[in-house]
Amino acid sequence: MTAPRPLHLVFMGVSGSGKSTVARAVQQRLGWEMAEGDDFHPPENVAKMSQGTPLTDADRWGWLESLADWTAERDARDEPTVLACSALRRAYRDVLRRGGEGTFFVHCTGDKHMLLERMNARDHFMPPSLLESQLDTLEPLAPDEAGMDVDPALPVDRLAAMVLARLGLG
Ligand SMILES: Nc1ncnc2c1ncn2[C@@H]1O[C@H](COP(=O)(O)OP(=O)(O)OP(=O)(O)O)[C@@H](O)[C@H]1O
Ligand SMILES: O=C(O)[C@H](O)[C@@H](O)[C@H](O)[C@H](O)CO
Repeated sequence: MTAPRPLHLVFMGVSGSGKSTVARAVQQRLGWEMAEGDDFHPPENVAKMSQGTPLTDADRWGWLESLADWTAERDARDEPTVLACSALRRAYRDVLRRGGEGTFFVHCTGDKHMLLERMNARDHFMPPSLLESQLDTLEPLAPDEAGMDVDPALPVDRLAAMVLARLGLG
C-alpha cells in the first residue's frame, strides 16, 4: 500500500467570508505551517484591489502558481499545510491542486448581507465595493472536488471543530 500523502487544507471563499480567520483557528489546533494567500500577491495586485479594481485571471495566475509552489515544497518533505486563499474559480483550484495530491478545500460561504457587514467593520485593503465582483467570479466546489462547505455565520470554534471532525482529526 502506498503511504498517504500529506493533507493540504485550503480555506477558500470570497472576500470577508472568514477564510483567514477559520484557517488560523484550524492551524492553531493542528500546528501545521500556514500561508496567507494575501501575503503572496505582488504589490500591483494589492494596489489594484485597493483602488477598487477587480483582479483578472491574468493577474491571478502567477500568484496562484506561487502558492502551489509553496505547497509543493512542503508536500515534497511530507509536511501538511494550511492555506487561506480565495480560490474562486475551479481553474484556480486546479493550479493549487498541483501543490499536492492531498489538497482539500474548505469553502467559507455566507450570505451577501453578512459578508458586507463584516467587510465594512474591518480595516483592510480590500474595499467592500469589490464583493459583487468576487461573488460573480465565484464557482462553488463541484461534487468531484475534494472539499466541504462551511457556513461562516457559525462561531469560529465550531467551524474549526467541524473541519477537524470531517477529516477525522478532531
Ligand atoms: N465565524 C465568524 N464569526 C464572526 N466573525 C467572523 C467569523 N469569521 C470571520 N469573522 C470576521 O469577519 C471578518 C472577515 O474575516 P476574514 O478576514 O477572516 O475574511 P477573509 O475571507 O480572509 O477576507 P479577505 O479575503 O478579504 O482577507 C473579520 O473581521 C473576522 O474577524
Ligand atoms: O482572488 C482575489 O480576488 C483575491 O485573492 C481577493 O480575494 C483578495 O486577496 C482578498 O479577498 C483580500 O483579502
